Amino acid sequence: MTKRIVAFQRLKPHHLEQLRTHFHVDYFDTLEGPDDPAFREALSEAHGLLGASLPITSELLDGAPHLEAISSISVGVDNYPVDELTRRNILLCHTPDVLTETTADTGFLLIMASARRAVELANMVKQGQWTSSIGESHFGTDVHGKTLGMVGFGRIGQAIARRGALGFGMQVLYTHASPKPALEEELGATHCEFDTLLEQADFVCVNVPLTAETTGLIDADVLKRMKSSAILINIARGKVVDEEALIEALSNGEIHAAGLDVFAQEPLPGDSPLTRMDNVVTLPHIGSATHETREAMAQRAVDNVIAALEGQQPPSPYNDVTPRG
Ligand SMILES: NC(=O)C1=CN([C@@H]2O[C@H](COP(=O)(O)OP(=O)(O)OC[C@H]3O[C@@H](n4cnc5c(N)ncnc54)[C@H](O)[C@@H]3O)[C@@H](O)[C@H]2O)C=CC1
Ligand SMILES: O=C(O)C(=O)CO
Repeated sequence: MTKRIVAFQRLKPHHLEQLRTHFHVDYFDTLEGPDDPAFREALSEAHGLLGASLPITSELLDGAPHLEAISSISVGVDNYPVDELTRRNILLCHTPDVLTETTADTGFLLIMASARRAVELANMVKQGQWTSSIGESHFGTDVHGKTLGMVGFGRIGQAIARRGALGFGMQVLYTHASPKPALEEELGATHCEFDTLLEQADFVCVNVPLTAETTGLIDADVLKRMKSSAILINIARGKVVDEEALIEALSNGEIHAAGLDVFAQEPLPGDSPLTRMDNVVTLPHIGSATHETREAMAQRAVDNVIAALEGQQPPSPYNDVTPRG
């Protein structure tokens, strides 16, 4: 029997061609949402589902009784009910590693852009407002030699820290995980309590997955404990930060600035105060969005679903479910 997969978004013709040598493929290039009737119809017969960031509900899974594997074109799996997938014996795969360096580049871009006010000042030039010499009111703050506090010191956090420590002579602090002696040796990084990190960091850089534990982790109290000169960077997920509290802290000078790639609601609504604040750099969730990395992510997702549905161990499984084959 030829297995069937439903694929949506982010795939190129060569990926579809590869998938079609293994499976019957229903591809939805511009899927608006999970309620599309043709998508639901295809899902009712599918063994595999491949795509990026679709909210997966119990109701959707009930309509997919043959589903064996979901292959997400993302490393973050916060939009999947992981425990429920495991209970239903559905293997979830994701795309770690291949996007680490690109996402770390974006994290560092936010550090640089927010410290040096790059977007605000570039806009000033473009709008013809560079009319007098650049004075103190336009100055930014140094990045090199400063203290970088990592909230989340996994793959991406470490890659950002490596850029900071080795490229910019920054002192790296990290919390939560058990101490990592090899990285302390390589980067001169220091393991510390969360409070110490908040008190000392010039840049607080958020790189944790969104979970029940990390939702709202950066709240009003945490923002108050940061230096008033500190800059918050969020390259993880919007809901890790209490956005209302952040807007408040940025407005009343509790913290200096923020560089954000991710938001509680995406796309960020045009009427969000964050769109109007000069001390905030807003990017449209482009952490991994380069040609090379999106290609590598799609390829990893294709390799994952092929292995999973053919009874082999996929390159990047997320939950502990044996491929059925
Ligand atoms: N902006 C973007 O485009 C992208 C965002 N991401 C986000 O970045 C997240 C991290 O990705 P990776 O570094 O590959 O994951 P990872 O699993 O390697 O690292 C996450 C780290 O956070 C730590 N952690 C978990 N809870 C914590 C807490 N309460 N306090 C401090 N540390 C905690 C974990 O122990 C782990 O070391 C993804 O889950 C995803 O949400 C990932 C890729 C692109
Ligand atoms: O992979 C992820 O988790 C992203 O946010 C986008 O690449």
